[in-house]
Amino acid sequence: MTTAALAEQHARQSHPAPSSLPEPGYAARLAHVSKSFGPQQILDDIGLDVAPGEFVTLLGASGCGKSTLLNLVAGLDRPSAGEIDVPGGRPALMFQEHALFPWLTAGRNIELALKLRGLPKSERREEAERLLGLVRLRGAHRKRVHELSGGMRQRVALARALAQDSRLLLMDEPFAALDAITRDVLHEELTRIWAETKVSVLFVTHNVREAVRLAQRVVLLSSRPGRIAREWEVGFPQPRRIEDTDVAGLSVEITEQLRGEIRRHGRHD
Ligand SMILES: Nc1ncnc2c1ncn2[C@@H]1O[C@H](COP(=O)(O)OP(=O)(O)OP(=O)(O)O)[C@@H](O)[C@H]1O
Repeated sequence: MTTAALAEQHARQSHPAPSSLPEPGYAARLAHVSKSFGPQQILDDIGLDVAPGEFVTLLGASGCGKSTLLNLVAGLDRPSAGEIDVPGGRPALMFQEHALFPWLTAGRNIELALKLRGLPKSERREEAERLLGLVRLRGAHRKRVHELSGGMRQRVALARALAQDSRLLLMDEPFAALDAITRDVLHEELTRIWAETKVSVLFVTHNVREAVRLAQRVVLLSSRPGRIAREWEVGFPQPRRIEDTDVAGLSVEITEQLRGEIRRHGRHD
């Protein structure tokens, strides 16, 4: 299935049943989650809460199971053991590939997500314009995907994810394919949008500086199997810059730990 089709299927399934139960104190909870593919154990005994409105980055070496973990939280796959609870219903998803439908305009891509959410037709255009404004693309409603730069496509993809109105946003290396300057700008935008919308974010990356630049909490996964190796609370005020001294200092510390994990994993092979 293409990423676009996967995103659509996911959006179709993403509407929580209304509930009168009291809100739990987390946007996502993973308890003793393990995942194997055949004989290969990828994730082992993961315990993680994402608090409502929290921004968590999940960091780890290539192949350690970050995307696997995100897919489990998204409900695209099931854990081999353990429990995952996402009380606000299916989360919104954003990938490295924009997953926009190329035959639709930017605005129509967003309106489709609004339609799948159940928003009446009469309200979709205005809401799509509002979301385009939120990602600073006001006026791009009629643009086709091929007319947009990589950074603009990711802005539209972000607007489309926000159109689902989910309480949890899952992001899998959404800026990895962008040049450093565009990425920097999108970091700023994402930080602003997160503060404005109060959405909870679980953001996967293998870029340590990006993890520290964005997050309130950085969670480091070990490799083979992926376990939570360590966590850091990042207390520096936002907006941060990737070149800030405190961001750089903590990044050095985390990189050291990540290198240790990679060395340890190498010895086990
Ligand atoms: N559906 C699948 N079937 C079999 N193996 C899989 C499947 N999905 C992932 N894997 C394996 O699980 C391991 C973890 O993959 P995953 O994509 O989660 O890692 P990652 O940390 O996101 O890597 P990267 O940073 O390179 O994207 C890899 O060895 C991968 O080959």
